[in-house]
Amino acid sequence: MENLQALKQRFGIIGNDVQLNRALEKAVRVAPTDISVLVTGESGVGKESIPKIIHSLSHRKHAKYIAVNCGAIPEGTIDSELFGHEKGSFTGATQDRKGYFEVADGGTIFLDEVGELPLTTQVRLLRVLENGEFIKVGSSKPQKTDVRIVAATNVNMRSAIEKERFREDLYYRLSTVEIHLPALRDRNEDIHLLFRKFAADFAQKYRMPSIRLDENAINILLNYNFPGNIRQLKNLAEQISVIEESRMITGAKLKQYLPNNFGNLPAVVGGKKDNDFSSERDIMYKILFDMRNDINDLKKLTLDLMKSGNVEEVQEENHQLLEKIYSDKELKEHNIEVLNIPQNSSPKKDYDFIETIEEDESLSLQEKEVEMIKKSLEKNNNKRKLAAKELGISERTLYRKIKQYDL
Ligand SMILES: Nc1ncnc2c1ncn2[C@@H]1O[C@H](COP(=O)(O)OP(=O)(O)OP(=O)(O)O)[C@@H](O)[C@H]1O
Repeated sequence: MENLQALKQRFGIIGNDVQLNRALEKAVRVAPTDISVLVTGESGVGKESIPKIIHSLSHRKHAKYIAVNCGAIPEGTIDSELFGHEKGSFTGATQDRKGYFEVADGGTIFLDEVGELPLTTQVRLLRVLENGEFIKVGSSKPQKTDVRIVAATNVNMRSAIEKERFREDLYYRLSTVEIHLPALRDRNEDIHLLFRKFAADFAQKYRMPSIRLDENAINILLNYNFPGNIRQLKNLAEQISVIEESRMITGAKLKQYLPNNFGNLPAVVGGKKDNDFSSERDIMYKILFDMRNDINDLKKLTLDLMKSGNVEEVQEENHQLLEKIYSDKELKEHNIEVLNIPQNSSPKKDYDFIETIEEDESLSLQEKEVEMIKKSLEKNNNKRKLAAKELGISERTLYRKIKQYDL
């Protein structure tokens, strides 16, 4: 078995928690087999690293590894994405297309958020698991494929089965081996370690000294329950690294970044005397921060326009950005109609989600959007449904954005 420490280093996994180690050991043990694995754990606990480990340590490592975010694919196109389609099988199917199960033949498919799969797709998936067969949309000819499936979920599959949203037979097929990743609040001794690692990474990324927590702040951090788990902790480290001028973070300062205290941008949250020099400096930071965000937003729009040359398409795809950057009046003055296209009505964006998954986590160009989403999630106790409603977007779009921005 590969040394655990070396494995963690190779896959950028931080932590010494017993449950984490057990999960990693399990992944290493099942990797050489073709057994289906179900990775469970709350959102943001690091489930994505498990299928990568399994694939890399298996005989399939030289074949394709495809990560599919089942929750982000419009229902109308999911079968075609996974299993392919034949020319003419539906409007817009202008040519034959291979699905991921064909492309990944010999390799591994990671089905993230498998609980989100529509029931009809679950039937097709069951068939692949049972006899390695699938049928392209619009075809009647079964095809063979040899794909190992690793799935992940952060929903309670038992209750999904009870509510008849998930097939029990498929659940048993998928979960031959279950690997559970603990919530961050249950890995108390890893919290500060992770924070220090993220702080060091962001210091390097933003070319500034690393932030440090004083004793009081460490205590607050350890006693916080992190509903968003490691993803939330990472965000916290990034926000503080970028916004705070002082590199020594006190408990009071840290509290301003934790959801219950979430109001405006943390650096200018009320409750402090606004007439001292440091608060003026804070405000200057916020203004600079906002300006940088605006510039990044504009850069994105300009780049999109240069790349596509299709104004209408860019408007459609960036409607939220346009609404954010320009006031209603400005949009009207320039006769710009902001179209809010629902996700599942746009067949031409079939591949967006997969690009999102495989994209490097580069510095987001849409930090303002990220900020709005984060605030809304925090305000709504991480309930995506409520946050989506508040933001005026579909749950699927919100889900896609959470993944895209790694929130
Ligand atoms: N042990 C760890 N060490 C360092 N970074 C980690 C660790 N676990 C998770 N992360 C980071 O936390 C973020 C969230 O991880 P990941 O996307 O794997 O979570 P998830 O469990 O798949 O969440 P979801 O269910 O919402 O998809 C990523 O940026 C990942 O790199």
